[in-house]
Amino acid sequence: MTVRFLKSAKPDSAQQQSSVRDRVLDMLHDIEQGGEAVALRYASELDDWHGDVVVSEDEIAAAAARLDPSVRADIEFAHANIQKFAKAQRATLLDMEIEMAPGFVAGQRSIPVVSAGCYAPGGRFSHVASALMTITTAKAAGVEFVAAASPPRGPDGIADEMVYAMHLAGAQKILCMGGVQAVAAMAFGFFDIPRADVLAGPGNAWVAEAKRQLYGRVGIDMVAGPTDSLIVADQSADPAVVAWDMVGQMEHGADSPVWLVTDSSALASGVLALVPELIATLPASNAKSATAAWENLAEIVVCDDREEMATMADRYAPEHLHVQARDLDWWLTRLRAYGSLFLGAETTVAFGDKAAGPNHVLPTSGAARYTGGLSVHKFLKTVTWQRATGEAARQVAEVTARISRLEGMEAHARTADIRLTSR
Ligand SMILES: NC(=O)c1ccc[n+]([C@@H]2O[C@H](COP(=O)([O-])OP(=O)(O)OC[C@H]3O[C@@H](n4cnc5c(N)ncnc54)[C@H](O)[C@@H]3O)[C@@H](O)[C@H]2O)c1
Ligand SMILES: [Zn+2]
Repeated sequence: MTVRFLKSAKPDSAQQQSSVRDRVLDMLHDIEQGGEAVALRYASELDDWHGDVVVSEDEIAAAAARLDPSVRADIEFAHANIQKFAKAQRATLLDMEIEMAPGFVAGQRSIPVVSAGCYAPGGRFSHVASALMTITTAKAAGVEFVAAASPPRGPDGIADEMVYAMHLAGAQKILCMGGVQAVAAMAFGFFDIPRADVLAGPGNAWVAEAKRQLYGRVGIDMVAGPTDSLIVADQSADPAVVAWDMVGQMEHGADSPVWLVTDSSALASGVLALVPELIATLPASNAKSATAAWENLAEIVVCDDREEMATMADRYAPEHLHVQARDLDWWLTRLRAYGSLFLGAETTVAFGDKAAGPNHVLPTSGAARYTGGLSVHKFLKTVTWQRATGEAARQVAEVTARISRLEGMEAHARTADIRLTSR
């Protein structure tokens, strides 16, 4: 390949996180030993929160009443789309059973976990869409009990729109608590919520690390790093649209890489010139993160042809992959590594982030090589069963006894033997 980097990420710009690992280890240990009181202590120290942790029914109703009806309608629109997609996904999972031999039936079922804990980040932004993505999907999977948590946004606690979204999506308990303490509270079953079987939802480095460390004791959706995006664009793409789409996703944070892969030098240089101009029009704090992401992490790669572009895209395995090029069907068939794919210039990653329907909790940092994003599957267990009778059972018993003895497992062999002799 003869790819050319018109712009490259600065080396070693990835952050070192070993201090986060140690800090989270200590915090989880403290919280597990000390229980709710220690979780509350961290909430007060880290988030200056001294009020009630469980959001009451009255507060939920009051939050909804305070919201502008148009805000409620938008949240309902997004929720309906996410639910529609998740329910369709659930419907593709059919239980199966197969006759292995006459009299021997085996099968497979999908069983939802009993309880889930859904985290919605709320530090820098109030991620209403994240609450909808996780809770709605857990509910569509059939999870009986869903708890939700998000940090206080100030002295009034969780933002009204977040409380509304969590309640609408089906959370049975809402915790005004953030970070490691919230993840731990759901995993350990504090504040009268059942222990979570699965923890889901994005969050900052402490949240992600807490989930990673709890994995095994509980299931998790995935270990999520900072969000990333890649745009594949050919000469048919509009440089201004591509530049805005890059800026849009760099707004997430200084650690959010955005990449452009193109076979058009004109498009590449157009975008290179435009991005700083567009960033300059943003509110100051959004501009600050986007500038840092642009200067340290963004890359622009120029390739010879579309096959080379597709190979590069697969290599990055981005969380979000947006194609603004001709022949979208070719791209849909060809591309192999992404969390979610956005086809054509009329769609954009932000649609998926907020309101379109497919889930926005997606694999980051190249994890799209081996996994997709959050789906009903993460809240379901694929389990199997078998029922042997008659001649089929005898046949399996004979082979089982022989393989067991081959392995030196005499007691296993006897369990097969008694089924041969008792009839
Ligand atoms: N991949 C996705 O789908 C997706 C979507 C939305 C957001 N996100 C990510 O979510 C994250 C949001 O982060 P955020 O910080 O704004 O909100 P957050 O809710 O994830 O974290 C806030 C919490 O961090 C804890 N915290 C802060 N400083 C700490 C410290 N020094 N030690 C221990 N705990 C500490 C506090 O308890 C606080 O409640 C971003 O990284 C963003 O990229 C990802
Ligand atoms: Zn985004």
